[in-house]
Amino acid sequence: MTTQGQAAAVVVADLRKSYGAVAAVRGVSFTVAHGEIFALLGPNGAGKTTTLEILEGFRARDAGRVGVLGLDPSDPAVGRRLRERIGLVLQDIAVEPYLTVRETVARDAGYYPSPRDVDEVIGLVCLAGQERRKVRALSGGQKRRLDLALGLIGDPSLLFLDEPTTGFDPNARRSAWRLIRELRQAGTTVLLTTHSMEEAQELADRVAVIADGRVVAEGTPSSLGGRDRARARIRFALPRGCTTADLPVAATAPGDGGLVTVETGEPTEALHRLTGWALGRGVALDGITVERPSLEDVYLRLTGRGAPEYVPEYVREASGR
Ligand SMILES: Nc1ncnc2c1ncn2[C@@H]1O[C@H](COP(=O)(O)OP(=O)(O)OP(=O)(O)O)[C@@H](O)[C@H]1O
Repeated sequence: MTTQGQAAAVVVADLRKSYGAVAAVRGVSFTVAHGEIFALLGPNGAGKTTTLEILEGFRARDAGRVGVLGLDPSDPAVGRRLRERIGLVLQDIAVEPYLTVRETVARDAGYYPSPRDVDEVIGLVCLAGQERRKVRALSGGQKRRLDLALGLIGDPSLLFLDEPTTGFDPNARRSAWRLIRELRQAGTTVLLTTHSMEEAQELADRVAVIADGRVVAEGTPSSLGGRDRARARIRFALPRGCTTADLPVAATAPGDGGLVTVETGEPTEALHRLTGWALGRGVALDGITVERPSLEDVYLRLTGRGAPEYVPEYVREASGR
């Protein structure tokens, strides 16, 4: 995905914002290309929502440059023009509890010059059949789907989603992901925040990790923080009667769960040697796995909350770490 030939959908350059003594955003820069799904990741309080609110025109920045569909959201002269072209799914959306689902979506449709069809949008967010229910009678996840409907009803070319699937059950979450991908397919640009690494991995073309008001890493989910270049770890149980000295490749002593680890930049070759050795001896490499750091491992390292050593999920579970 490139921005060549056309301005990016979102440009943020050295953005700064403080609340009194709290420096919430301390020089954030990133760009989002047209038609791209871009995810902001980061711990609670990192500055993601503040950044989104500035882009949406709800909050004034202290310094830096911001462009949203080529417009400056802080310019009062562009406010309405911009709002007609963007869709918002915020963390807390004030909806009227005594309106029905259909009334709520139809009312918002009236705010836009060329809205999408109300029933089509209700169907897209899997609320078909719930049109006549009052908002106050919806479950938390259903309300969140209504929020998504309100983000879509104006047929936006840019959609801001602040933790869009929090509270969704697994089926609703997968439908929402499908829908967001379909929107991208139709040319919509999506800028979202999420705490779900699975969501970022599934949806995002690129991610930026924000910590303490700064971007600490940016890239595709599969290459973030050098993930794609990280050494692989092969783990297995040492065959009975064997020591690590017998193995054809260097391995650590058995650790948690009794597994040995081979760390290698050439997993294909190491596996070939290991399995050839095992077959030659007529022994099995029980529980063998090959892993590279997950997006969550990298995220935890980048945000300073992870274990210093990369420990795969199943080993953490087995050892209670
Ligand atoms: N209206 C406000 N007044 C004062 N401080 C605020 C305000 N809004 C946010 N902050 C502070 O700014 C910092 C960044 O908050 P922000 O909501 O942007 O983080 P976030 O990354 O979106 O967090 P979360 O993942 O919890 O939603 C935090 O320290 C927060 O306490």
